[in-house]
Amino acid sequence: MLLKFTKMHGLGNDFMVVDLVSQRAKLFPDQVRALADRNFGIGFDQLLVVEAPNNPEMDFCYRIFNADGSEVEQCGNGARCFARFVYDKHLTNKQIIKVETAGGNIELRLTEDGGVTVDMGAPKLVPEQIPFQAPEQADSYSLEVDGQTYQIGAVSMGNPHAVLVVDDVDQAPVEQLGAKIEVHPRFPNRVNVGFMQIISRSEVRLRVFERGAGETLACGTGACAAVVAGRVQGLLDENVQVHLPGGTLKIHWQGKGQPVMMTGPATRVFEGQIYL
Ligand SMILES: N[C@@H](CCC[C@H](N)C(=O)O)C(=O)O
Repeated sequence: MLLKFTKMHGLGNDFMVVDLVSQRAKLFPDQVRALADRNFGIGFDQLLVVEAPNNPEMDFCYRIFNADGSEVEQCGNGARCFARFVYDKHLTNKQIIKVETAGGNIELRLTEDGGVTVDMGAPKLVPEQIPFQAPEQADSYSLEVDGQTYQIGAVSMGNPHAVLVVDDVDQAPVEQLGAKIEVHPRFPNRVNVGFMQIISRSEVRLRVFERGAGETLACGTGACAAVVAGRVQGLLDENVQVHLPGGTLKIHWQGKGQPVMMTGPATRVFEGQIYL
């Protein structure tokens, strides 16, 4: 069958976006891996699928697949592209779009400058809800990797994140240590790993080794999780600019129990179609 798609990105975190409201298809993990291949496929970090909602109070169901074929709960940069996609394709004319995901319901707002603000919901910090194995909840945890101890923050933004504070992100061992923490046995569902350098209470630099995709140019949920981890540890204020290799996100979080707001761009690259 011939599948229509749109290639998009949020600060270089790139996506294949497929409308399965107007088209019919079922994508299996080996097909997702093949499509994600940057040499033999289309190439992307995540596949985003638009479906009709299960809950009639919501506008759409948003499904996310990593480049390794795994289906995951949440994707922040993808959520902004999702909003741009459904609006530009006239699947909705709403400027505030309610979306269900495997990681919880989120709200997407198109802004006048062409960007999108996403209400990502409240972060989860209770270890079982991340999920992360720890005897009790703490602001930071010691994690052993190859005989070395690292301090991490552990946060769920719908999907799991570990956040390390480092002196210099350019020197951080993102690939090597990120790959080891991703599959650490204390994170039973694997984990996304952020390396955060604090510039001031309102500005950080961040690199993220994503579960199922490796290091990406930006990670929206990673930016939210980093700000939450930094605030819980008393290091950051409620408005923070997060500088990622692909650009900057604005994150706002008032504190525990409150939703995290993420603002940034969503960019369409090209339209395509491919035989499956
Ligand atoms: N790039 C994303 C996160 C995508 C999912 C993640 N790799 C996971 O496995 O949870 C973002 O912008 O949040």
